[in-house]
Amino acid sequence: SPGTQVLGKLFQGPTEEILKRAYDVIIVGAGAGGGATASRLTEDPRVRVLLIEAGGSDFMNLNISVPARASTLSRSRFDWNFTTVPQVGLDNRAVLYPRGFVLGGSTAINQMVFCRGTKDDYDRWARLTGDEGWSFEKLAPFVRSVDRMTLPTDRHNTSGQFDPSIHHHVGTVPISVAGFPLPINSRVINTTAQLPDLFPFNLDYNSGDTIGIGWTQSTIHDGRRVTSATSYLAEAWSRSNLDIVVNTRVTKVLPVGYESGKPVMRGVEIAQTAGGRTHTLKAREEVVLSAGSIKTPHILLLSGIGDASYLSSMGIQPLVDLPAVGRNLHDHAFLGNSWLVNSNDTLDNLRVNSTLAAEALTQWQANGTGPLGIAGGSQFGWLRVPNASDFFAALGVADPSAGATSAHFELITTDGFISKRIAPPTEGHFFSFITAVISPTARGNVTLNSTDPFDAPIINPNLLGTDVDIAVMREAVKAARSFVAAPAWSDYIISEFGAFAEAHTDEELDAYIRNNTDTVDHPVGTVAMGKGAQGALDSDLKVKGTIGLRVVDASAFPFIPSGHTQGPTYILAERAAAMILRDI
Ligand SMILES: Cc1cc2nc3c(=O)[nH]c(=O)nc-3n(C[C@H](O)[C@H](O)[C@H](O)COP(=O)(O)OP(=O)(O)OC[C@H]3O[C@@H](n4cnc5c(N)ncnc54)[C@H](O)[C@@H]3O)c2cc1C
Repeated sequence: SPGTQVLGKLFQGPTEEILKRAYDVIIVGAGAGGGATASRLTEDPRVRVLLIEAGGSDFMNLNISVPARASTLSRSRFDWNFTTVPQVGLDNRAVLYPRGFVLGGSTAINQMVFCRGTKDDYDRWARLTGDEGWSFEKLAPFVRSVDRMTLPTDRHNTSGQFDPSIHHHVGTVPISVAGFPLPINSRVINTTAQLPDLFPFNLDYNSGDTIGIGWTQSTIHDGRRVTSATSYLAEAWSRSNLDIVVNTRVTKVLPVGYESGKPVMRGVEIAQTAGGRTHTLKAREEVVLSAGSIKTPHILLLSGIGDASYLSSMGIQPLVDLPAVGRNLHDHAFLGNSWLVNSNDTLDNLRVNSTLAAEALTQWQANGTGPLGIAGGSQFGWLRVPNASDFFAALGVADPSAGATSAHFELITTDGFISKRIAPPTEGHFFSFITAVISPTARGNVTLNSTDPFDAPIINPNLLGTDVDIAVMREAVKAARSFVAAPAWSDYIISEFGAFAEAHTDEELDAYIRNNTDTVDHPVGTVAMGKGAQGALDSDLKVKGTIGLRVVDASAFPFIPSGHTQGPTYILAERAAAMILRDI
């Protein structure tokens, strides 16, 4: 029957108990933002919280826990299975747009890279919102609450791989550098010594300054993936003031009255199936939307909060005219570039040799060690285009990065073949660089397909949608080529592989880029904080024109951080929880 309680305060559906109980705060979505907020709020035993998750509770599934299996999670039952509209910048190709659909949200299906974000990223948020509290300096206590550096799974000596002085031992999310050595690691580090002007070594990109090449820190602990469910929610699991209900979607937020002419949005409508039975729940204090950058604006639009004339044209009665809802969608663009290498010892072996893969699984199951306990590479880098001001002036724009500590593009090493566009070859050994545009200028949107909440919205991240973004991707590919031209690679790299090998002139490069680029899966900004009409949220994350409704997820970012987005979402949620506890 629906609503069987399986474990602690975890409910498989909306039971009578849930429907009857009074909650101070109802949180929608158990991903990075929702999981962290639920955990911090329930540290105060007086605050009773209900966390509602659309996906299931199988967050300890083997494919989720084994880091090397991350790429199997897109298009699985743990994914919302969204697709974008055809992308003009990608030769009108539509691309898959994975989002986590399980306790932990996208932290349960992501690639586990952990970035805090840069000083300039947060200082730009502070300037834009007029709230110093978002500056890098003021956020420091919240950053401290998030991550905790732990020993790598193989317990190797990590000196020179991160800066211990900027890491703390109190955070909720354990992170580590890779716990399995790759033969390419020394070549990457040697390159930073051989070409220090182009590729300086950065001891720790989580210092607030990402620029340079260094060792990746990941949300992996003892070889297992760490999610918001295994970290934040695990800490809160036994608290009697937290209930979690899964397999349940919030279809709308509802007004429960009006105060000072504003709707008091403390109601939520829930359902388990399209056209199925709906229920209404009411929070005593606040509803917090943490459904992520695609579903949070979707829920708001369905609730009548958005551009009033657009909503009317869709047959939805506008409740609050807030044109910023659903706009400003932006994301990092992803391109896999591979080289054939002079080695038979790469992670490609795990893909093509089932005996080896089975042995690796046995090893991982014994103690989390071995190649399954890491993601595809152990090092990466964050770089600015050379002579940035001239480069962007020639394109007619201001530098789109937040400042000198923020990158324009990223290079991610991979010890094997990588592409989101073409199937991996059945033979050969590879080294790859993922090149990514990190401070994009293109903006897209999330709009409605229909008024059925079980229909996916229309998603347009506008990947490589401007000349600037494609020019930056071109620079990234050129930088990747310069990197492997260092002496460190002379006995290793054999040749570029596939269409990459044919792309030399800028025109050829652009064609190759447009035909092969995809998403890094970092959508943000669709219900952004900001002043005036640009912002859907005040700087305290409250939805403008409403009472009792906040957004705590990556949709609140006014600008994408020049790093991966789970860390900044946790950091935002830490501050949000402090604000909510102050206000209720
Ligand atoms: C494939 C992939 C790879 C990535 N790789 C990295 C990486 O390596 N490093 C990194 O830092 N970031 C990475 N990210 C991004 C990162 O995981 C996200 O930025 C982060 O999880 C965003 O947190 P969020 O709270 O905004 O949304 P999410 O974590 O997506 O959480 C939203 C939650 O809300 C639930 N939900 C949605 N709608 C409803 C509804 N109507 N009712 C109830 N519940 C609902 C969802 O099921 C989900 O659980 C990746 C993401 C993906 C998908």
